[in-house]
Amino acid sequence: MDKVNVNELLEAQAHVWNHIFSFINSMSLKCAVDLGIPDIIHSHGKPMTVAELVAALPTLNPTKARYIYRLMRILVHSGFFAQQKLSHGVQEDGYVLTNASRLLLKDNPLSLTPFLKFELDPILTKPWDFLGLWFQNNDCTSFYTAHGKTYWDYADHDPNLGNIFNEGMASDARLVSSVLIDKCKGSFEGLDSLVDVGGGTGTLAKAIAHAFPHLDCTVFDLPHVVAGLQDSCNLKYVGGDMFEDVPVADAVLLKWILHDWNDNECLKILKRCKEAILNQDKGVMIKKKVMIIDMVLMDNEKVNEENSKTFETQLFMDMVMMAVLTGRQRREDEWARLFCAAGFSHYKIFPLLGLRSFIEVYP
Ligand SMILES: C[S@@+](CC[C@H](N)C(=O)[O-])C[C@H]1O[C@@H](n2cnc3c(N)ncnc32)[C@H](O)[C@@H]1O
Ligand SMILES: COc1ccc(-c2oc3cc(O)cc(O)c3c(=O)c2O)cc1
Repeated sequence: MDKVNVNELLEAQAHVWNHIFSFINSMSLKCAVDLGIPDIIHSHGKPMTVAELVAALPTLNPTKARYIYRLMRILVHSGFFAQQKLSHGVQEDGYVLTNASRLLLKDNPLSLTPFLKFELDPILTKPWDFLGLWFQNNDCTSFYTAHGKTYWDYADHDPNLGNIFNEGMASDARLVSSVLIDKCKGSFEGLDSLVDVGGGTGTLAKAIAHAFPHLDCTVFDLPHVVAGLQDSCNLKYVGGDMFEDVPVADAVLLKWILHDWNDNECLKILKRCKEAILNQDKGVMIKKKVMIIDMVLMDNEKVNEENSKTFETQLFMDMVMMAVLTGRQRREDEWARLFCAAGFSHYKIFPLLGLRSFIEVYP
């Protein structure tokens, strides 16, 4: 074998090895979060030596103290911690947080820890073991093959899973709400009522209701999700099934809903939403609409070195939607086909924030 071929072979081997082992990145991160490492380093307030970290880990078995630096080494490599000199003239390094691990702190309102705990819980990792089998059977999702019930039925009967999921969603809603209210203020003008379909525990609707006190906001979700949640001035909770009926309003909001469902299911939801806005008898003064916050999948040919990481995240999420739910991520042409099939006349897409787009769809 000539030299070029050997190099190519080694590169290909490294590529395969790294993919075989890439779950170790996720699981090492989960381990650090389970041990509370990001919060401990944060509370320390200055670079923390490995000895200080070991001493501060409340549940660490002493026989495992000598392994902590190895866990930290891979997490430094993957960008979750960095090492800094303790002080001028001192040789030893201490661990500090990075922007990524700051997003895992318990008290960060935008914390991704609930989402991490949810996705890496054995209930959510088991379906990946069954993906090959799912391709060979007739089940709706690999989650079903693994657990014998759909994700929504499972969450209905496992309040703990439902709670971590809702916490993860609420954290994303906190991030989105300020940007949405600031950048898309005009979209809410002229509306008297709005229903957030699949609005979870109401984080986004609460922020909208607060920013637009004249707007009557309804959070509509499955009965067990909204059970016991308290209405306030211009915000109320309604339990129900969006495939059956959606409360009437001038506008319907769908945030991270349609990517959970296949095209037929989305058509049913969109038709119920169209009925809800058309049944609101308001004359022609206001622009009735469905407002969607979801992902618009990049076209393959637009992927370049700069955006390839974002494209990879989109593909990961598309795979989650396939394995856990019946949904998918959609390119613009796929969204357009769906809106047209549901009887809408036109739409506008506004890039909102990172992976999220804001889409207005008009009857
Ligand atoms: C991915 S979450 C999105 C939550 C929220 N919109 C957000 O972005 O934070 C999907 C939501 O749809 C709700 N849902 C699922 N099936 C539903 C149904 N048939 N009718 C109403 N809501 C439903 C779930 O309970 C969940 O709160
Ligand atoms: C920020 O982008 C996202 C928002 C929501 C979701 C998401 O993820 C999951 C993951 C699951 O394992 C099960 C689920 O039901 C969902 C969702 O419903 C959902 O919207 C992903 C990325």
